Amino acid sequence: MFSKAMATSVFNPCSIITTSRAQPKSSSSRPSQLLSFLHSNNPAGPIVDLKFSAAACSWGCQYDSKQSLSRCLAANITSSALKTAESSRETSTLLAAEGVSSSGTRPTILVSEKLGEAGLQLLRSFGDVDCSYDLSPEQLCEKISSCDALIVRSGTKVTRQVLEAAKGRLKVVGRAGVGIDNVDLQAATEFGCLVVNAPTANTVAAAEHGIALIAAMARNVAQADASMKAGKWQRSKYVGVSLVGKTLAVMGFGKVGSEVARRAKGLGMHVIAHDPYAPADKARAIGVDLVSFDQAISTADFISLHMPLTATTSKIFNDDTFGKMKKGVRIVNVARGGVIDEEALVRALDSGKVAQAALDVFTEEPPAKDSKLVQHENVTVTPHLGASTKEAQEGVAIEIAEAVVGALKGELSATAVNAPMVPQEVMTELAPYVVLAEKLGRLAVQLVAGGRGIKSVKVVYQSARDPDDLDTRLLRAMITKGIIEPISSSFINLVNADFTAKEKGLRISEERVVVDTSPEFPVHSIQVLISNVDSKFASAVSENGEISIEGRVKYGVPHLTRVGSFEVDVSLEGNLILCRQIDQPGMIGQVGNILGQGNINVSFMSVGRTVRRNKAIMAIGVDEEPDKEALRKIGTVPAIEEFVFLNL
Ligand SMILES: NC(=O)c1ccc[n+]([C@@H]2O[C@H](COP(=O)([O-])OP(=O)(O)OC[C@H]3O[C@@H](n4cnc5c(N)ncnc54)[C@H](O)[C@@H]3O)[C@@H](O)[C@H]2O)c1
Ligand SMILES: O=C(O)[C@H](O)COP(=O)(O)O
Repeated sequence: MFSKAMATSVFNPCSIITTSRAQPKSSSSRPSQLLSFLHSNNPAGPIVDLKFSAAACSWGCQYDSKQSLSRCLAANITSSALKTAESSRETSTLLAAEGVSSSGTRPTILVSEKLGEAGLQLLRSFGDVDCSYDLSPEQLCEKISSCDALIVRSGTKVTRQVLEAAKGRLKVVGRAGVGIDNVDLQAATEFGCLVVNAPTANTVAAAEHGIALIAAMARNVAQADASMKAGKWQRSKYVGVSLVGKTLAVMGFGKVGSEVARRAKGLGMHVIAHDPYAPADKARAIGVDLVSFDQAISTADFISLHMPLTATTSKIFNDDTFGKMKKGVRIVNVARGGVIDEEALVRALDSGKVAQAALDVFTEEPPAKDSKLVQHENVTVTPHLGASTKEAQEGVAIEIAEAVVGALKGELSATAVNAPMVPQEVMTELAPYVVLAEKLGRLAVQLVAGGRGIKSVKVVYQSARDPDDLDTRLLRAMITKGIIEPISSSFINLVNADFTAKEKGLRISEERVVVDTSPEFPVHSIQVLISNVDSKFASAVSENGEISIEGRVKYGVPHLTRVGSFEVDVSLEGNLILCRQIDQPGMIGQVGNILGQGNINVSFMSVGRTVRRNKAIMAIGVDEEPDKEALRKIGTVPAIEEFVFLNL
């Protein structure tokens, strides 16, 4: 029956499941009766008025749908209304590009450590920049609630307390450098705060520093310098070792590690590397053998550390691993102090197992003045200078300023650390579907009768495209947002959507069905199904017992096209009244009259039925929220069997 095999992949082991299948040409495209009472602000195109909610953002702007889409990624937004406000849109788009909202406020960007001038200039052109260095943790917590962005280097600890103290306003943390071990990523994700870093601009600087330390250590440069400055001339004391022909083990063959390897090869060293995730061909291209951890540390004369500090790498160099090394090994660390058990290193130095160490980074920075490690005569130290060249600092400052400004504009930075990467072209293409996805989520959750929590949501995407060509992460995030936000105080964006769903015990499964429609459009329809719940509107429940609604984008505008087993066609804007009634003449007039008496403007109306003169569903788009009296009167129309008011 299906032309493609079912494929299942797991995005998130706990809450997200995706499947895909192909489907024969759908017979469900029978047009419903469309009775369109077109209203003057019927949207003509995909222009969306998006406003930040007060909790998450202090400035709001109007954007076209492309911008609105990217906004949802980094900030808390609601696609509250569709409209064609051409003139105000132009003005506000312009303002947004400069970081100024229509209300005249600019984002506040706190820079808590020294940043290159070029980066600061870029930031100042977009927002109000507060350079406050050396803040205590308390001072940082105090300041942060009035900031939209925070830029740090390795000296500022962005803890859960800091993120909590931000009270939802902080949208992005920019790490002006590579290592993000000083940022509580889990907490940032929970609070929907994007974390971006500047991963490339200091690579060469760090690699050069690594090489400098290897050479300086091998030739006792620092010790000899100190000795001479103390008035001594100790030529025999500082006889060094040569590098040529020695084996260097590069531990962590990423950006810095591979640059160190390249340079060490130039010095005539034999280079091996250990990195469980590095591609072998990349190593081969530089003439480096990838080996196991034990093989690397047991055969090397020099060991240079270039892995990130993570739960796995914390103190990975300890008594046990030092024990496996060659006697007289030399160790260089320009990665993170925490990957070494520093007390174990002191023991290894004292015993002579490790002949020398050269360290740029420390578990505590700065280390204690009486640190045995720092004071050890066989240890060369620098105060975390790996990234500290003029060139690298300018580069890092520009790289992070661009990423932070982009994030504040709502663009997804290519260097986002805690959000999935969605390429710009995908974002642009999915723009109107993002609005549809959120509206369907909002609508579906309002159809659930109280009392039982929602545990399981299934989303079915019909598309003419191959399932691999459809990136649904954005759509899933927006459906999650639509479902969760109306019933909780959480705000959802691409950063925290999956996390929040999981935290709330909401399992979202996805299915992609290949249909025979135009592949020009990425999605033909989106169906949202909620199982194991009762509905306020029994007609929304499908034959399978699930609340089921389906929508499509038509001419750039999201439409509701199916409720339960009834086809409807109503533009998703403003508010919606769904009525199930006996299919007979005069129904539209009766309900229309009641709404008219209540001064409620009808924007769209659509009737869908399964069998003629049997049951029908009337979907009525209304601009205003009907008062209790109008709703009561609708309930008294004899042919109306049930109805529900839904706020979109
Ligand atoms: N001293 C400084 O000023 C300075 C400057 C830049 C970078 N750094 C640090 O250097 C390190 C490397 O930076 P990068 O830009 O090369 O990062 P990177 O992400 O490009 O490379 C890190 C590599 O480590 C590997 N890795 C992860 N776990 C590993 C493990 N258990 N064993 C071996 N390899 C493992 C990864 O696969 C990756 O290839 C980071 O810790 C960074 O913070 C320090
Ligand atoms: O991870 C990094 O990029 C380096 O450790 C640089 O840190 P810094 O910005 O504090 O110099």
